[in-house]
Amino acid sequence: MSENRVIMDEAAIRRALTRIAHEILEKNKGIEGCMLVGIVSRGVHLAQRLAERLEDIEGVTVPWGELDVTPYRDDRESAEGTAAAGDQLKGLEVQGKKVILVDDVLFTGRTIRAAMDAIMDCGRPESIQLAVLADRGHRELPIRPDYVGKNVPTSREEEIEVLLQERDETDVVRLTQKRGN
Ligand SMILES: O=P(O)(O)OC[C@H]1O[C@H](OP(=O)(O)OP(=O)(O)O)[C@H](O)[C@@H]1O
Ligand SMILES: O=c1cc[nH]c(=O)[nH]1
Repeated sequence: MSENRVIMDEAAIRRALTRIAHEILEKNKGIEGCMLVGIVSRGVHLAQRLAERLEDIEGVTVPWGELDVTPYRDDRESAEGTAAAGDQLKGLEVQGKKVILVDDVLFTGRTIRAAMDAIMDCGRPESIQLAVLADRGHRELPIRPDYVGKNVPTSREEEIEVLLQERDETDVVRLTQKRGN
């Protein structure tokens, strides 16, 4: 019944990112000392979009970078070929900064746990915050997002699929049945 249900269309994604940008500004009383870090893969595009929105609103450039957390995962098979976190951030300084992690989907929380480890490897941020486009529940770790595009109640047999213009030539968040179910 829930096969391929559209959860967010292009307009909903756009509005959610605009709202999250305002929430970031409100929580941090501006953007001073903040940086965005998008998790590979689609979190990177969301971080870039958020940085652009923040810049439109505040008129200042917001530093942002990207992070592939593969070497820090607890379920990794091989991290071969993935650069150390510090190299991936290309000189972006996390020491003393408010680091805002950005990802498309929050599920078990294991990706974000790995991302926090990667950030801590690069320095001691003032804080780490988390922005996600969709939170589908089923956490296995004590991790909660600070900014959420949409909370989506799901069963374990379902999957959230996020498609973004930059990679997929369309903007949509869909709820699908896991293959094999
Ligand atoms: O909370 P978790 O259980 O860790 O799940 C969430 C992660 O899963 C997906 O990434 P995936 O590993 O599928 O890679 P992708 O972003 O390249 O699709 C998604 O983009 C999140 O990063
Ligand atoms: O449903 C899910 C779970 C993890 N990651 C996704 O992108 N979707």
